[in-house]
Amino acid sequence: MTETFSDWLRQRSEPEWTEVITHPFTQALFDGLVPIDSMRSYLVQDYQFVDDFLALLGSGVAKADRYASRLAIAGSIRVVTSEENTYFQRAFDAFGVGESDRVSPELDEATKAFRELMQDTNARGSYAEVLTVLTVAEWSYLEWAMRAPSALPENFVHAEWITLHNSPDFRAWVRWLRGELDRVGAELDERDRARCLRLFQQATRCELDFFNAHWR
Ligand SMILES: Cc1ncc(CO)c(N)n1
Repeated sequence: MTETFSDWLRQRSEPEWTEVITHPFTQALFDGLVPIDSMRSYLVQDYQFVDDFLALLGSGVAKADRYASRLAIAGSIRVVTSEENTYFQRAFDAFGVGESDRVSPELDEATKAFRELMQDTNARGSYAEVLTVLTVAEWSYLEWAMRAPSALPENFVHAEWITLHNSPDFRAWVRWLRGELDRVGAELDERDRARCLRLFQQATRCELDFFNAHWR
């Protein structure tokens, strides 16, 4: 088989996958034209996404079948809890986001759906299923961010949201995630592969709904 498991999953998640990575929200972000209110609500909701995403990374550390894999995932936890977290704090300071919206904002339907998917996968998913959800989130973000022009928008809130997701380190992390999903996926039987496909499609749909919720 020349087609990898991750390619197989993605190809069966069209047209939504391409709609995510070419979403008009991302084009407006490149142009610095996402209205402040949209960017603010997007980031407030995304910070809640990141909470469960971090928990899912922890689930990956716990469920991985080898030490090298735990180390790789722990490296990503380091980024989410340092550079990415301080980005959110600086953006919230710039937008004047108060404590309650940082800690427990009212959740959009799209945020709730995504959090439920991650919580279920955390509680009941296999290592392959955890990798599937992590891969959709990270790979789709890499793919839209790689489409950015070299001239970044002036506002750091826009510019750094792009560079957080297309840096060489982030590229290497996504390459590792896909390779890991390909490795683990090669051992799965047909039924378990089908479960991963369903999850990949659901997570892709969640990504699309998440952008749509902030783009009217
Ligand atoms: C909704 C969403 N998907 C993916 C990422 C990247 O992890 C993010 N920050 N937010």
